[in-house]
Amino acid sequence: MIVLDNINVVFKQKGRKLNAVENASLSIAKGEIFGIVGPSGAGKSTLVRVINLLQPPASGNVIVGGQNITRFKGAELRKVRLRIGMIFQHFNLISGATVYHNIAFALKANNCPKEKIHTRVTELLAQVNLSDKAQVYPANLSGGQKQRVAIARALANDPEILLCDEATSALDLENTEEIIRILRRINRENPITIVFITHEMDVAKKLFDRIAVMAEGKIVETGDTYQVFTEPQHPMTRSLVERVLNIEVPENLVTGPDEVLLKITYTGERAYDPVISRVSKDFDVLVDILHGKIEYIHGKPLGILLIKLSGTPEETAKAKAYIAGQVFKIEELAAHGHGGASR
Ligand SMILES: Nc1ncnc2c1ncn2[C@@H]1O[C@H](COP(=O)(O)OP(=O)(O)OP(=O)(O)O)[C@@H](O)[C@H]1O
Repeated sequence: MIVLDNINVVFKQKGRKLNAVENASLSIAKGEIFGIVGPSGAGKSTLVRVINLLQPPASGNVIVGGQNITRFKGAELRKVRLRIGMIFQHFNLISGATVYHNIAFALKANNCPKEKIHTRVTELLAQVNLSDKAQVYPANLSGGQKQRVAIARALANDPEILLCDEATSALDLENTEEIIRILRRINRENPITIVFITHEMDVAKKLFDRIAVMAEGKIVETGDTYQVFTEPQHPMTRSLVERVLNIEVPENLVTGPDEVLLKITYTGERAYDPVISRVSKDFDVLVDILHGKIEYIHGKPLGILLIKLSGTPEETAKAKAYIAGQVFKIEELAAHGHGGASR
């Protein structure tokens, strides 16, 4: 559906050249919810704006629906842009127009016949759960409601692609969840391709089918969401993921000389049960479960458990080796901190 082939974007800042996007290549399938994550300044917005040529690339090719649009201009470009809706962090609604007219405006701009406008606006308002707000002005809406109007407006002309630039970053948790639900439903009901950029990994783990990670203008990693979260390859990906999969070591916890603190990651919901009981039974160690949680990554459970093993160094080493063979990942942590060796 979307192919970005070796894209470069160069900006001039105070007489110096800045490579905002460097040799970026991506292939996004029809109907996919594709996420681009990375820290501020990584080049995410610039790359996503290349897709609808709001930002023309210095070199490389942009292919949308099999068509190379890189050099499109004027009427040709306007036609392509109608197939690509976009929403932004700060909504960009017309403040002097009601919710109804904000959406109707997009239809009029595309010469939608007058008699069809009312039906279509009503349909779109229902899709974003705002049927009761048609006559309200943007100033009287919450952030989440404003973003839902922006979604309805972006979908008005039935685009094949929806670009979302930090669409939930100005919203609280509840409104973010609602936007995620709406986008997932829209994507399920008609297979629109969604490209969503965010620095919020909590959004990424719930919404995206696949992820690309950007750092300093480059795409450093791509993969299925679950795979990127569970087996991050690049240091930038690891640091982004670590924030979501972090587990707090209790502040007042002190480990003695014959005690080790282990963070265990396992796939599935209850997989640790038999492992922990076997460790207590088969090895001469005491096991304390200090903390546990389950994260859902793209709907699949990933368990994280903090345990303390007490025993002689020999028995502890044997128990650790056994656990390592049974679970997805095991890391030794320091009390009052994180990190340590992983294997
Ligand atoms: N129009 C512009 N002119 C000059 N430099 C720009 C322009 N737009 C972006 N940049 C620079 O390009 C780099 C990438 O910016 P971009 O906005 O794409 O990053 P980002 O990953 O989306 O970050 P953020 O999440 O903070 O928006 C930054 O260093 C930014 O300062």
